[in-house]
Amino acid sequence: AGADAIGLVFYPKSKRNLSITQAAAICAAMPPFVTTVGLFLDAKADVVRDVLAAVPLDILQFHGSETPEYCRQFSRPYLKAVGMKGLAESGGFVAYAARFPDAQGFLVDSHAPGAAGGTGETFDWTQVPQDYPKPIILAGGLTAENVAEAIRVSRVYAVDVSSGVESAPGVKDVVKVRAFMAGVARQQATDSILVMAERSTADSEGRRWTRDELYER
Ligand SMILES: O=C(O)c1ccccc1N[C@@H]1O[C@H](COP(=O)(O)O)[C@@H](O)[C@H]1O
Repeated sequence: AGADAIGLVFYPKSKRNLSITQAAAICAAMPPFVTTVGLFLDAKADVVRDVLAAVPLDILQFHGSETPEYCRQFSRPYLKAVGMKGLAESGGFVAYAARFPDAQGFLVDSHAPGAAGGTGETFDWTQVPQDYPKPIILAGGLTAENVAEAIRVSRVYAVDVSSGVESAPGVKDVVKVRAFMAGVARQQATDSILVMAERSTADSEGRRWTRDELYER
């Protein structure tokens, strides 16, 4: 459907959990230029190593309470998931992310720090940090219906969806996937126009309009 990446879940408690054999078969069927992401949640390091030995994963996604030392031991690019619920009280996103200087990016999800992610719930997208120097990926309760607004408000590098494009837990629905991708494409086109307009449009007193003001108009 045009996604840049797919996620392969290696978390036994998940309805989407894959065996190594299943994951290897999915990777073997992938077209070129689609990134394969392996999701782990507080897995034993040997479990991650066994998967890496058999499944050609491009990026690891750590969705639990993994430490920076744990994440870097595999010498693979990784994304660290950040639970945004209640994070402000425990130092905020910037302080949390600073602990993972070698992360390739951060995936912001709606769970509380220390709790399991993948809740299928949204969070307040205005809490996503702006102008952070590393890519931020938005996750949590996204659907074809809300993804355009989520991108507009959060201005993230990428979006990640799981339960919102399923017909039942663990069963991806191709119609929902295509509708989701259409929502993403629509907002990307709108954002390109707004960015151009932001640079070139001013009111009668010469004051530049912000992207949000232009969108409202
Ligand atoms: O998919 C799971 O079962 C899962 C389990 C534990 C942690 C994360 C999990 N999924 C990831 O969570 C986010 C958001 O998912 P959703 O769109 O809200 O359902 C995404 O990265 C999933 O891959």
